[in-house]
Amino acid sequence: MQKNQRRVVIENISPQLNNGDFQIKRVVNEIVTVNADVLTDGHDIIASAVLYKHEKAKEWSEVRMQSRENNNWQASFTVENQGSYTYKIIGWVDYALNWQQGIHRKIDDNQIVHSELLEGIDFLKKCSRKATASEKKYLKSLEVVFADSTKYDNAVSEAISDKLHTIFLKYPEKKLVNTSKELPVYVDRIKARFSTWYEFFPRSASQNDSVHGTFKDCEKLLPKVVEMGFDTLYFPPVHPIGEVKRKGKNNTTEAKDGDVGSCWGIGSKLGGHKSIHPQLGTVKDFKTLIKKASNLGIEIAMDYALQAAPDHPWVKEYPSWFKWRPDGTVQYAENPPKKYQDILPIYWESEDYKNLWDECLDTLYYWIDCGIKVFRVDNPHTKPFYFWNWIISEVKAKHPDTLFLAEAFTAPKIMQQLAKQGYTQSYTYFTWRNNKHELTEYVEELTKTDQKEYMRPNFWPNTPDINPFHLQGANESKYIQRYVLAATLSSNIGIYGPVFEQMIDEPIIGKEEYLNSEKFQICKYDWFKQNKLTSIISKVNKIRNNHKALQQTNNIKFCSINNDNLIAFYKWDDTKENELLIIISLDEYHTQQGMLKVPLHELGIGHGHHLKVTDLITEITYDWHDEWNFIQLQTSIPFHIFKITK
Ligand SMILES: O=P(O)(O)O[C@H]1O[C@H](CO)[C@@H](O[C@H]2O[C@H](CO)[C@@H](O)[C@H](O)[C@H]2O)[C@H](O)[C@H]1O
Repeated sequence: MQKNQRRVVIENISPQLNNGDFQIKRVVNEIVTVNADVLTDGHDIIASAVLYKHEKAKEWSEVRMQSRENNNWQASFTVENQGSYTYKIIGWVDYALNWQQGIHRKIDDNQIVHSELLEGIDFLKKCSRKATASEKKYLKSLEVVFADSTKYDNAVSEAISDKLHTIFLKYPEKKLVNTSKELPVYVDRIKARFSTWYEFFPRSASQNDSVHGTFKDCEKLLPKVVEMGFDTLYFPPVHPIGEVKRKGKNNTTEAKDGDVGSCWGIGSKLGGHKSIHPQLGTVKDFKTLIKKASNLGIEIAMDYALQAAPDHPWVKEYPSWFKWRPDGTVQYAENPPKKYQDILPIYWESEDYKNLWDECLDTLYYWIDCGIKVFRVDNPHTKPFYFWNWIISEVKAKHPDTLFLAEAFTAPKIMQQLAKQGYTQSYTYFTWRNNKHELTEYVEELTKTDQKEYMRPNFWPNTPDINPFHLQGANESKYIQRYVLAATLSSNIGIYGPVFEQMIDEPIIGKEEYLNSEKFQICKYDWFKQNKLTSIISKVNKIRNNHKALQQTNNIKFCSINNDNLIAFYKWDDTKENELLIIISLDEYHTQQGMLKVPLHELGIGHGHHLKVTDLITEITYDWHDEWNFIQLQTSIPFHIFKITK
């Protein structure tokens, strides 16, 4: 250790990830609240500040930290622009404040402080150099007073005045400053935090029987998606589908004539990742669809699946991107226990990895140039973390609006690692969390641990891969519950739309998979059929769009309710102008009742305060005078989203 005169220690800084190796995440205009232990030897007064800077700013901005209990300090700053920020903490001994405190104590003890006043002149002079004209005038006058023993009484009262204290605080002399490590923050656009996804397969978009859907058919479905309040329309891959080893209906390994194959089996003689499946239309049609969707406030999210059908052009052009076995074949891809016999995995250890990575990046740029800003990334956990870190940062540097959703249903730490490496949003285990204990524990984990700094959950009640057991054979009430749970617990949500809203749930017996899955065939839907579920989904989405409390995930507090079939939580927005109480029944067969404890402390009110709560679906208002209030939910509308009026 070198000889070093620093006095102030700065440690236990939060938020930070892996000692600053990864960026914490925010969206535009969110706050970063920084905490740290800042301390020194002896009894000197110390001060500290957070310095922060956007990547394009030349100067650091500074916000002073406030001392809290036990040597802990805190300050907050707002991140106003998209992109990368850096922050660090500085700490120093504040000798001017020390002087003022010292003289104050002596004066209180009736000691004579002539000498101390003379010492103070030095601090006045230092402050003068930075002060405004009027402050300078004041400080100069104090110099005279402090030096003149005939003005002793006046000098004493000025020395301990609040006015001087404020000036000392404003112009600290930062001597022997200690500086912490720099820590990174990434700031996304708002959509990273609040998005409502609808998934369908464009090839099923035709309203005619057994006809392959096209992008033009998709255009006709846009009004439905808008009217239901969705803002992101996610399409499974839209590229040519391999003919070699193509899968047949119900995941059979041999396609029959006319079988359309799995759209994740990307690539054929008709093109690869930068081509469009000709039966869907052309790139021009796709661009038109993207534009029309955008005009209606919908962003099209594309699937990014790095794998290749055996007849993908990459296989011939870049054989070294695949791992060839001695028998001249490549082992098909897997996500154990699932087998993907129709696709070849990329060989990430290829010696030609630089070209491979560049092509992957170029593919993203290609679609971004076509107007795509959101990617759902297939199985990212089967590709190297460092690849993701590289490609996401490359894209974001040029196109900061781009968002990436990680489709990794795997071990928690792997999912967390992908989020740390740069994924904007992550699919979650919500799909399987069903009872009150599981839901509460999971949401607490996501929102109250350091995961809240980097992992933005996206809650999906179903996906084409997951037909959860609890939805198989379930009634309408259960579907409503699952949608409302997702839509109120998480600000990012999605559904595999037509299947969910029409409650199509026939499983492969004993498995959480759909029978006759659309992954392997075209399905026919009555796209414009309305039912109670579509009506509730639309209403709930409207509530989400109109209530800021539902546009972020981490602002949640579970409330006591004395019935395990009822889950209740309080949500608020940053200004606390929008406060909601949500109660959802977890029983789809019986009416449930319970007593709900109002979170008085969080609401900032005392016992006996009169509250009005208005159900945003039924528009019925209830007057609550007590801390505990009676709740009853029927299966017909198994939830309340109450807006609170205090
Ligand atoms: O592996 P996951 O369960 O996360 O699922 C995702 O990736 C799969 C591979 O891309 C994909 O699986 C589908 O496509 C495969 C390739 O064509 C095919 O072999 C599988 O049978 C089919 O389910 C899955 O849909 C995707 O969400």
